[in-house]
Amino acid sequence: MFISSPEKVVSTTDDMLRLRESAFAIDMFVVATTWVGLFDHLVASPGPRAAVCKALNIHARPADTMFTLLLSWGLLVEDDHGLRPSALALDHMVAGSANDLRPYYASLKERAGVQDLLYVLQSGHSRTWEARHAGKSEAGNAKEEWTDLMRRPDFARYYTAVMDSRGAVLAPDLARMLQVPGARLLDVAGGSGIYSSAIVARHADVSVTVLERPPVDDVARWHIDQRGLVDRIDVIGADMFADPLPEGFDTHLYTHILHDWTLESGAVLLRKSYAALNAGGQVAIYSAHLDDDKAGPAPVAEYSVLMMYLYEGRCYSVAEMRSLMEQAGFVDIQVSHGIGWRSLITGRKA
Ligand SMILES: C[S@@+](CC[C@H](N)C(=O)[O-])C[C@H]1O[C@@H](n2cnc3c(N)ncnc32)[C@H](O)[C@@H]1O
Repeated sequence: MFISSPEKVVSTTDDMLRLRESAFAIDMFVVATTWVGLFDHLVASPGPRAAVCKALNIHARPADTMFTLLLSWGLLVEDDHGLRPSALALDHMVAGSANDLRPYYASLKERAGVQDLLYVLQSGHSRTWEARHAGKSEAGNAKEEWTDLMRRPDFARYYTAVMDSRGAVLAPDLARMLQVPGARLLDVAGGSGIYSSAIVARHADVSVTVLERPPVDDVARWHIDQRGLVDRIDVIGADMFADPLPEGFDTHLYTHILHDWTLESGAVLLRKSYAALNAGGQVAIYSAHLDDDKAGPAPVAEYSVLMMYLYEGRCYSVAEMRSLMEQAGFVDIQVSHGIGWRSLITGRKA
């Protein structure tokens, strides 16, 4: 399943990213086949996503990632009548299957990760990062959300270094794809400034500013200093939701941001960007995006389960992003595809 090369199971940088980003996918499959009984339900009652959620008492956001995952793996089929099991799923995963593998999977249903995903699927809550870092994991019971944890300098440093490690691999590819109109770029919630660093390395005339919520702004300054780029990259400490976005920029870049939050929060950010950008400026969204039909690609579908589990969001499709950008007023939407199943979606302020 995770093999992209016939010679070696893991042979490319993309494979190395995928191994980490697919970490929750198999557990989601076990949840679907055991606790939820998805395939058995769909044999009796094929139907649209919303109806299946209602019948099975599962929450739309996590369920969406489950359906997308199983579509991308070829175990579900979706058409005008809704969802139904594929021929392979019928052969192995429903009562009366010729080659019933359900008991084999059921032996994994008590695993902690499987139970956690079941909780998320039924409640719609994310598990954030709190279980390991705050030691409190019951929703609504003094749970510390990821955004709260990020207020702690120690967690902020730890988390920003995690994202910086991924960014060091991806940022040159983003800088390659990004056209930069005008002189000033704002890297909204830019983490360590790793993407800004790659952009100034490639675009000598561009002045770049990272906006980060304290205390991560100080963490970004530290990383930028380590890279010897304090003369090229400014840092502003601000809350992108609570504060107005600064004016005077020609590009607003969002790398791995909108997928952390709901579509509604994404719409808020894009409206704020549209209002603050210079005339003729652009918004640039860089993330792992699903195909318009939300049936793949499989690596993004797998990653979406992880995003859904740890954050309020999930991976969105290009069509979902295009619609959000157009609603905010952006035109001339363009999509470029990069390494690591990432894509860059840009839109111009009319
Ligand atoms: C998933 S990380 C992405 C960081 C970086 N853009 C990247 O691609 O690696 C999300 C970032 O959003 C920042 N963030 C969270 N809430 C924020 C807010 N309200 N205002 C500004 N930044 C925020 C966090 O500090 C964190 O660095």
